[in-house]
Amino acid sequence: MLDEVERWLERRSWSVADRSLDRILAVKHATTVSVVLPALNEEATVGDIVSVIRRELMSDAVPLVDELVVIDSGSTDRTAEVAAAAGARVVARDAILPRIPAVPGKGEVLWRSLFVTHGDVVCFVDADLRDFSADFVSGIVGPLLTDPGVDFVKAMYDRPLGDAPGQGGRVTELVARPLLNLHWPQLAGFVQPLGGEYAARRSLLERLPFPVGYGVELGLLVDALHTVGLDALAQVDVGVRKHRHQDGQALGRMAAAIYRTAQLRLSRGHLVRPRLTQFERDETGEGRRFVPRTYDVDTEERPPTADVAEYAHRRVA
Ligand SMILES: O=c1ccn([C@@H]2O[C@H](COP(=O)(O)OP(=O)(O)O)[C@@H](O)[C@H]2O)c(=O)[nH]1
Ligand SMILES: O=C(O)[C@@H](COP(=O)(O)O)O[C@H]1O[C@H](CO)[C@@H](O)[C@H](O)[C@H]1O
Repeated sequence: MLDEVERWLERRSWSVADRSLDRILAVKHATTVSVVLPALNEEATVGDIVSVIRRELMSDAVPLVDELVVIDSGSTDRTAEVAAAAGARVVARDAILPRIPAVPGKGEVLWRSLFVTHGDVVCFVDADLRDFSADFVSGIVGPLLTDPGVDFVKAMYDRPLGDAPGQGGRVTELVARPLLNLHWPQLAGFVQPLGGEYAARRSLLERLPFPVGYGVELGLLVDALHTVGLDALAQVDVGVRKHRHQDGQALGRMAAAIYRTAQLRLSRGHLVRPRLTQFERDETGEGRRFVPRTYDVDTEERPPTADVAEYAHRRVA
């Protein structure tokens, strides 16, 4: 593991117990928090999750969450009714930004959620979780309220596969973790890089592309690294995560989407942040300090002229 990651684990890897609700609320002030649940046919679990968040984090005593939104991804069961009855605002995916027709996929839903929420902090929680604890939300939102230098926080947890301890997160262990360790070793410290519970500043999320399918977690994590740097990323241990498991064929399709998302970023090279900061000494100030100047690095490229229709008809001077 890189020394940088060793240090990161010392500085940016916490437990939910490290920040009491009182401490988090004491520094929340005017910062607003939105919780988003992407939901496709989750009638069996979405209601309990919404109820727990409403009861424990949206009360007069603990006003941590300002808005709780379930984005219905085209469910054919009673997801929308159950979520609304439990106290969530429910928005149909296809009602958001209809100018751009929606495509199937989790990332599509998360991307659209940004258009119908308003929190300075946005917290994503899967809607298929069982034995859900409010710690999942307070744990990952907490650092974003107490640590101004943190912009993106992932939950980490044990992931049983049914009764088999630690056997969950199959695509994480077989695809995502190897990919990240080989190509983005700075992210090797993330225990659950694909976990569906994560929170981030809206000011970061609105600058990132969202892969429309299951590549969204890997894409956001890699792009967050390149946009704000490792020290602005963090993770919080919130215990054990139990959720509905898809079959191997479905996870194969998920793996393909995740690999594609990685390959797309690798094909761009590692340059995602076209900025250049130079320094010049400020001779005017008494401290004669160095002043940073940051410039955009143009990354646009024109296509080969042979590919431009007009090229074939050019006039030879
Ligand atoms: O097209 C989709 C796919 C998934 N989801 C939701 O995204 C979350 C995570 O999806 P899933 O449980 O299928 O992923 P897994 O946890 O099995 O990897 C769940 O709340 C799904 O209902 C969604 O809203 N739209
Ligand atoms: O981590 C994983 O390997 C997959 C599958 O988990 P399981 O093997 O069913 O426990 O689950 C995650 O991956 C998806 C893709 O990033 C996320 O969207 C899910 O929220 C997350 O549960």
